[in-house]
Amino acid sequence: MANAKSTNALSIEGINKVFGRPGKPTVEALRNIDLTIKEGEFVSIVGASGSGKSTLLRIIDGLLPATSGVVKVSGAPVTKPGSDRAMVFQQDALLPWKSVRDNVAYGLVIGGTPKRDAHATAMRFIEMAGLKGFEHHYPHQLSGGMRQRVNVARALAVNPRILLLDEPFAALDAQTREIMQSELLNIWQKSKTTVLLITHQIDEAVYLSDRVVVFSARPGQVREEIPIPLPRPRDLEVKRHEAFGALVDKIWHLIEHEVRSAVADNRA
Ligand SMILES: Nc1ncnc2c1ncn2[C@@H]1O[C@H](COP(=O)(O)OP(=O)(O)OP(=O)(O)O)[C@@H](O)[C@H]1O
Repeated sequence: MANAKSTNALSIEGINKVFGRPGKPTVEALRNIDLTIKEGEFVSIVGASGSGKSTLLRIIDGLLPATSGVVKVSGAPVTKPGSDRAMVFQQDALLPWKSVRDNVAYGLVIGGTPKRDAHATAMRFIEMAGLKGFEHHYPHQLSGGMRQRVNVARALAVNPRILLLDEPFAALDAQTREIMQSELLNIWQKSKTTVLLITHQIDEAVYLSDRVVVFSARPGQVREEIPIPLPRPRDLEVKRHEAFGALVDKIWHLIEHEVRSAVADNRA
């Protein structure tokens, strides 16, 4: 029997995805994706627009079936969404009529946790996300960055095995995004959750990750996996180090050609 410690948190085995639409040509979005993520690891995927990154995340979350291949969470095949995975999107998905505390507690309450316990857990994650004092505020009273912090706290409160982040900071201004990156690292270090992040920002991927997976242009394939050996804990200062710049350059050179052709395709 496999030792629980040696089981990967996430294992993506031979995933292919072809979209078929009646009367239209099929779109091959993903080809033969093999990827494993260890318990507690932080991995990012970067790649040109349209290379299938969001499609892969939706397959992992169980929102979309793969054409072939299998996704396993802690060794168990994924067939539908489940509480072992939590997803955070670019746009926050908060309920506007509920307070910060009730938004963070929501997943627990609908999962059957008694309200008192759910609120206590929510408060722990609100504090972890640096939102203490805002628990009784409503989403419209918060900045975009704070709403995304609530979103991350809400995703973590249900204690998922894997946190899936689909460009969570893309809608934020550059300065807020940087602050959010360092806050996400703090939260991750405390929660020890396994994270898979999709981003267009190479510096974001390098700053946050243990490993960056570079996708080819469509159909998305794993072009290369780049380990990020920068020491932890990392503060934003690390972005000014030579080793950081060298990693960003290396990844950019791997995808430059594909990003340029994706831009040209979109213009055509
Ligand atoms: N439901 C669908 N039906 C048909 N084609 C789809 C569908 N969803 C995605 N696609 C196509 O699959 C390809 C991959 O899309 P996807 O959104 O996964 O790429 P992405 O790498 O996340 O792009 P971006 O970085 O721009 O968000 C694209 O060509 C897209 O048009």
